[in-house]
Amino acid sequence: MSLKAENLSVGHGPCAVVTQVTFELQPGQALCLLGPNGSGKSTLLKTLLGILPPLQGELQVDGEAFDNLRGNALARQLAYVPQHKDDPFAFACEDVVLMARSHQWRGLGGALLGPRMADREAAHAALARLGIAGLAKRAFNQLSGGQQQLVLMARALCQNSRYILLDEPTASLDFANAALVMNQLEQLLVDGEHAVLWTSHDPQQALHLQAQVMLLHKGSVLAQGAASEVIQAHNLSLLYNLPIDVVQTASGPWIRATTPDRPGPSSCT
Ligand SMILES: Nc1ncnc2c1ncn2[C@@H]1O[C@H](COP(=O)(O)OP(=O)(O)OP(=O)(O)O)[C@@H](O)[C@H]1O
Repeated sequence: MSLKAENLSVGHGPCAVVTQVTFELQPGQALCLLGPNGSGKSTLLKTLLGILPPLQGELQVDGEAFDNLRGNALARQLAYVPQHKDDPFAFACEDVVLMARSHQWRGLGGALLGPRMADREAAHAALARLGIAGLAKRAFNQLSGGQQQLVLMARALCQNSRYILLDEPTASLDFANAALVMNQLEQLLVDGEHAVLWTSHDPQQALHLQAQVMLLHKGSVLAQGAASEVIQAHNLSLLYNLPIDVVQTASGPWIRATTPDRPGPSSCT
């Protein structure tokens, strides 16, 4: 079982944004996509979700070619936490989360069945896991960006797909909620039944989850491998075009940008 990409090129229209992407992600594993703004992280993620067509290469989910998996079959395998969800309708958060399970509501002959009690319980359990049970009845489109991000995370948990793909899942979250989301991802990995692939601007997250890392830089993969090996001063400095140190501390590596010495304030005498 794996989510597998081989020699994948991704982009918009005919224009390739990233080329030659190859990886294999198995349940229990995590892969973090890092790269500067505009390096193609979201474009790659959307291609892995079937939202954008690949320009070249092969994509497989559990040995099945991606082209054979559409709609419900894909939803059974892949859950998606987008950065934003523009919703013109005032759906209650519990319904936004519940809809994650709609791929399971087909009966004999493809007839659409409604949600069962177990689905409603799963939706409420997912909201509770994210500490937002109190938002269940609130209109999703009236929440703050961070609250919406937590609801979308709950939706992915409720979907219970094997592969969970997240686009900057902590971008709008406060410190405590960012830690909560990272902790949920860690728990998904521990059960060995889920794999997590996420984009981030925080290399420390990849170290924390002991993830695999892919560094996207100028249209290709700059480096790839275990976070402990790839997240090094040389690679990060190249990636972000900035002098960066990775300092070993008692509690693990600490990443910091080293700014050149600045002249002190001039005296006004
Ligand atoms: N719908 C689109 N049509 C054409 N080009 C696009 C589209 N969306 C993104 N791009 C371009 O594709 C490139 C990669 O964008 P992408 O959003 O994948 O980067 P990213 O690494 O996720 O950036 P960020 O860290 O800022 O979210 C950028 O040059 C961007 O301008």
